[in-house]
Amino acid sequence: MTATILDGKATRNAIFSDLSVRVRALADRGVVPGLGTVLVGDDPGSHSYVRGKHNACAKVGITSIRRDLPADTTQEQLHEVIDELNADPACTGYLIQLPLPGHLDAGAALARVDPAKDSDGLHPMNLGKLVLGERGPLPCTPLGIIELLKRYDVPLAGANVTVVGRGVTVGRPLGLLLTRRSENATVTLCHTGTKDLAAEVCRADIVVAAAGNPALITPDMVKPGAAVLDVGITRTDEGLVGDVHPGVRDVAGWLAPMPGGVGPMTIAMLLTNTVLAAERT
Ligand SMILES: Nc1nc2c(c(=O)[nH]1)N[C@@H](CN(C=O)c1ccc(C(=O)N[C@@H](CCC(=O)O)C(=O)O)cc1)CN2
Repeated sequence: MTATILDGKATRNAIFSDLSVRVRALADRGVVPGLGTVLVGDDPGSHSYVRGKHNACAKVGITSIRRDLPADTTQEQLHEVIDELNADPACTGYLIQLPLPGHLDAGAALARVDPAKDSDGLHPMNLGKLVLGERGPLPCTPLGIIELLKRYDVPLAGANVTVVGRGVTVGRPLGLLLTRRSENATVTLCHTGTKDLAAEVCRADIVVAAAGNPALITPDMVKPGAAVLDVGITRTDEGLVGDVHPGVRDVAGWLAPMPGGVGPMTIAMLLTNTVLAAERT
C-alpha cells in the first residue's frame, strides 16, 4: 500500500484563495485585518516561520506588523511591545512566536496578550474556552490537522486517535478538539511517561506524531491503512527530520509528511483566525 498524501501546501493554497475573497469583502466594509508578530532572538526556524507568516499575509491581503526583538530582551521590554500591540487599532490580531529564549516567561507574556487579539488561541482564557466548548480563537496547528483530515475525508467520528506529544501548542489542545461532539474521536494522548508507545500507536486509526523525536514512529508500529500525520520537526546537519520514519508511507492509508503536510496548514489556520476575528467586528 502507498499512502495518499495529505497535501498541506495545496490545501493551504486553496484556503488562501478563499481568504483573499473574504479580505476583499471586509475591505468593502472598511475593515482591514492586521496581523502582528513578536519574535525574540535569533532562532533560524522561528525567523523562517515568521517570514512565512508575513509572506502569507501579503498573498491574502492582510496588513502585517512585525516586531523583532534582540535575544537579550527583558520581560519588561517584551511586555511593553505586547501593550503597544494591544493598544494599536491597526493590529487586529497578533502572536508571540514560540519558543521564547529561556530567560523569558512565555506564560506571563501570553497572558498579557489581549484575548480578543490572540490569533494563536494560546491565551489562557481562550484555552479555557476550548476546554468549556465556548467560541474563541483555536490553536493553529491542531486546527490545521483537523481541517486537513476533513478535506481528505479521513473518517474522524468514532476513530481511535493516538496523539504523541503533550505540548501546549499541539498535543493537549488537539486532544480537546478531537473529542468535541463535532469530531467525536476517541483520543489517547501519549508522552514520555507512556509505558508501551508501540501498542498505543498500533491500535490507532489516526496517529499524530508531535514529539520532536526523529523517526519515532516506525512502519512496524502503524496499523495498515491508518492515517499518519507528522508534526515533528528536528533540525539536523542533514536537514529537517520528522517524527515519522519514511517507511511508514508504505503501510499507512494517508500520510501528512514533513515537510509539506501539517506545517503549511498552521499558517493557513493563523490567517483564518485573523480573518474570522475581523469578520466578527
Ligand atoms: N506562536 C507560535 N509559535 C509556534 C507555533 C505556533 O503555531 N504559534 N508553531 C510552531 C512553528 N510554526 C509556526 O509558528 C510553524 C512550523 C512549521 C511550519 C512549516 O510550514 N513547516 C514546513 C517545514 C519546515 C520548513 O520548511 O522550515 C513543513 O512542514 O512543510 C510552519 C509554521 C512552533 N512555534
